[in-house]
Amino acid sequence: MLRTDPSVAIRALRSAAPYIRMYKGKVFVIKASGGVFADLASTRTLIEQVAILHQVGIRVVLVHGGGPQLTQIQESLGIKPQIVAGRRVTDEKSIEVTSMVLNGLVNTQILGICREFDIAAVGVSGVDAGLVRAHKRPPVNVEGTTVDYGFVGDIDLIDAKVLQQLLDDGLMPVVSPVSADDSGQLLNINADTVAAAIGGALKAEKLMLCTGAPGIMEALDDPRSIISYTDLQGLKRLKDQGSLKDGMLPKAKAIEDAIRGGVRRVHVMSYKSPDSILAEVFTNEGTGTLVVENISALSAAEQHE
Ligand SMILES: Nc1ncnc2c1ncn2[C@@H]1O[C@H](COP(=O)(O)OP(=O)(O)O)[C@@H](O)[C@H]1O
Ligand SMILES: CC(=O)N[C@@H](CCC(=O)OP(=O)(O)O)C(=O)O
Repeated sequence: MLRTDPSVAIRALRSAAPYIRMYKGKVFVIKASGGVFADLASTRTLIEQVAILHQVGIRVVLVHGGGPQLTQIQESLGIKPQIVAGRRVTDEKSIEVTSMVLNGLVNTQILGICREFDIAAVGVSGVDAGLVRAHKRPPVNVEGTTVDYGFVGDIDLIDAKVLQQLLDDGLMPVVSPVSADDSGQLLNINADTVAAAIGGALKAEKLMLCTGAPGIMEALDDPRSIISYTDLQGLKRLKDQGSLKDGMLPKAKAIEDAIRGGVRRVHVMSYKSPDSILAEVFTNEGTGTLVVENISALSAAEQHE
């Protein structure tokens, strides 16, 4: 145990108490991108914060990515990774690699760290108990070119029963985005997309997208252009003016789907800044970008939540 000045600890607890009261029993979907798990220190920083949310009674569902790990293993197997508009073209060999890396390596590594922080966590993927029902994406037009994404899925339905049961039993689901169609064909789905759909199905209080970027930026090359607060209209404006590129495109679509699906607040934040999740939840000091449905419809009190 760390030795701290008791009055500091008591003050911190007192200031966190209203937030604990407000969020206890509520669902938070936290999505951590694969970059988090590239090194042990950032993995531990993230899981330690998740453990605190779980232990104060927030119903946490942790959804993980694993894009960088997939790229690395594809390359080591002589497969050339191909990512178009933020989504990986996934051929027959690559869908096997996807399930090995996401359901196997990344999911299990996270469960190992959860043990260290005493979280009773259970690994599931979109395939388990029909959690994510999807179909193979047909060839689509991306900026004037027809792209066949192969074994990439689009979500039809989330059957969140398995998550509800785990949460009711005090367990924390750790979800890999690998999913399947009704015939059992495995499908690769972007982890932000899966997290957003789960958030909508569970009517989550918050969806927190922990990524490498500090938040959503007006101009990617200008770190000062970070947007601290926006809504669906603002997000559309950013997309229309071409500010959103690569991985931010599926993220923006996921944010919109989550909010339209019933998630109240979506945060885009960096996993690189320590304590960012705790600061976002237990203080008024947010670090990244907060997206709501409609800023002008929020009451003054809600704006300070
Ligand atoms: N307007 C923008 N604001 C922030 N990031 C952006 C923006 N446009 C493009 N990006 C890129 O999107 C990346 C996030 O997507 P990605 O790396 O796929 O996320 P993750 O793997 O964390 O899910 C950022 O690191 C950045 O390079
Ligand atoms: C279809 C598609 O693109 N799937 C993603 C799934 C992993 C993911 O989303 O990982 P990050 O969150 O680390 O980016 C992929 O293959 O990279």
